[in-house]
Order: sequence, then C-alpha cells, then structure tokens
Amino acid sequence: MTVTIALPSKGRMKDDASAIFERAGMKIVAVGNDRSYRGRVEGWDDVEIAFLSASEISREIGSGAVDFGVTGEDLVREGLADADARVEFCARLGFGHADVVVAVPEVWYDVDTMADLGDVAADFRARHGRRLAIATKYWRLTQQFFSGSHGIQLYRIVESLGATEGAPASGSADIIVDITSTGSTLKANHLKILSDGVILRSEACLVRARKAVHQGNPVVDRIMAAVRATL
Ligand SMILES: Nc1ncnc2c1ncn2[C@@H]1O[C@H](COP(=O)(O)OP(=O)(O)OP(=O)(O)O)[C@@H](O)[C@H]1O
Ligand SMILES: O=P(O)(O)OC[C@H]1O[C@H](OP(=O)(O)OP(=O)(O)O)[C@H](O)[C@@H]1O
Repeated sequence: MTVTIALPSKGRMKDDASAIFERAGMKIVAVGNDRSYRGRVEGWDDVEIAFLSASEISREIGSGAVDFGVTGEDLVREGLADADARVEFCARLGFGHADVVVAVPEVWYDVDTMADLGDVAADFRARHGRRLAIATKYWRLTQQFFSGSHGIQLYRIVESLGATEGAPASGSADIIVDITSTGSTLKANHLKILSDGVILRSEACLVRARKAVHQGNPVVDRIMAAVRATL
C-alpha cells in the first residue's frame, strides 16, 4: 500500500514540518511544480505527500483519507469527537506551541478560577437577563471543559471566526476561549487567563489515523521511528 502523509501547505507550521522530515532522512520534493499539492519522499517510493492546510489535515486524518499528518493537537481534538480512539498522537514535534485558554476581562477582579466563573455563570441570568456568552471557534473543547470537567452548564457559545479577543470589548460576548502563544493579544485586549483556565497545551504533532491495514506495515513503522529519532 502507498502511505500518505499530509503536511501543511501554508501557514505557521509549513517550514518546521518539512524540516522535521528532512532531519528524519525523508527529503520531500514537490511533484510537478512548486505550487503542486502533491509530493514524494526521495528514496521512499511507497510514500506520498499531500499538502493541505493544518485544519484540513486534522479532518483528513479523522476520516482516514490520509495515513499520517502533521498538525496542531488543538485542531485534532476540536475536530474529532473521539480523537484518541480514531487517531494516535505518535510524537510531539516541539513547534507550533499554543495554549487553548479561558480568558475573562481583567476588570473581573473577583474571578480568578473556573469555580469563580461557575458562580458568575450561575447567577448571570438573574443579573443580566441572559446567559454568560463565550466567544470561541473551539466549540467542542469549550463544551468538554465547561460542562464535562467543571460542571458549568449555564452559558451560551457565540461562534467567532476571527478577532475573538475583541468580543468582550465589542459586547458580542462576555468571555473568550482561544489560543494564545506570547499572550500579547490577550494583554492588548485587557483579558486575563483564569489560574486553572488552560484547556489544552497544544503543539504540532505527528498524528496517525488508526487503521487496521497499518498493523505490521513496515513503512508505517519506519516513518514513526524516523520522526521520533529526530526529537
Ligand atoms: N499564535 C498562534 N496563532 C494561531 N495558531 C497558532 C499560533 N501558534 C501556534 N498555532 C497553531 O497553529 C495551528 C494553526 O495553524 P494555521 O493558522 O497555519 O492553520 P489553519 O487554521 O489551517 O490556517 P487557515 O486558518 O489559514 O486555514 C493550530 O494548531 C494552532 O494551535
Ligand atoms: O498570544 P499571541 O502571541 O498574541 O497569539 C495569539 C493570537 O494569534 C492568533 O491569531 P493570528 O492573528 O496569528 O492569526 P489567526 O487567528 O488568523 O491564525 C490567535 O488567533 C490569537 O489571536
């Protein structure tokens, strides 16, 4: 069988992902011209590269359309309901670090923990006539963390597709769940992370779709070993 590895075609993970494979002795060359979305690995005839965006990669691994992918753990866990059953996180690659966090306005002086936020959510409707609104593009992670881990049920998710940190100031939501790396965007928007509000510490990972045909496949094993040996 041909083993397909999906790598970021653009964006912040592209260069680091290719570099890891090069260090692993798997030099990637584009098939056709530089803008091509297909590649191969020099000397590895049964491996094919598909260049996709980081979010497409998590979808394609989830569906099993590709065998391996390099993408952020946040995108995989957000995109797949039962991520650990469907994919294996084979290696954490040491780049693309970002924390998915719960952040509230700095001026909420009495709110420092998820328990404090639970108290706010509980009487939010009585005080304001509506539920606490959370702006995020991480629906699944937010629901798992609020409802599953912290027993907070009284909130409403407001979908945000960009500039999430601006939502509290603009009035479209009260708090946010988003990724942060340096923290400067949160600071610029006068938001603070709750002390136990880190939902996930994400980084780029080598992820494998769990497929029966991988069992005992020497190419699958060699790919995992080659990437792990670089770390
Ligand atoms: N400062 C950051 N901002 C956004 N994503 C970051 C940051 N640092 C690391 N990442 C990670 O990068 C990944 C997203 O990368 P990128 O934005 O290139 O992908 P994408 O969502 O597929 O792109 P696009 O939004 O252009 O389709 C996520 O896994 C995210 O956690
Ligand atoms: O903690 P910081 O270092 O400030 O980074 C966090 C910000 O970076 C990302 O946005 P970005 O503008 O990079 O692009 P994107 O949301 O379009 O991916 C992300 O959505 C945050 O807003």
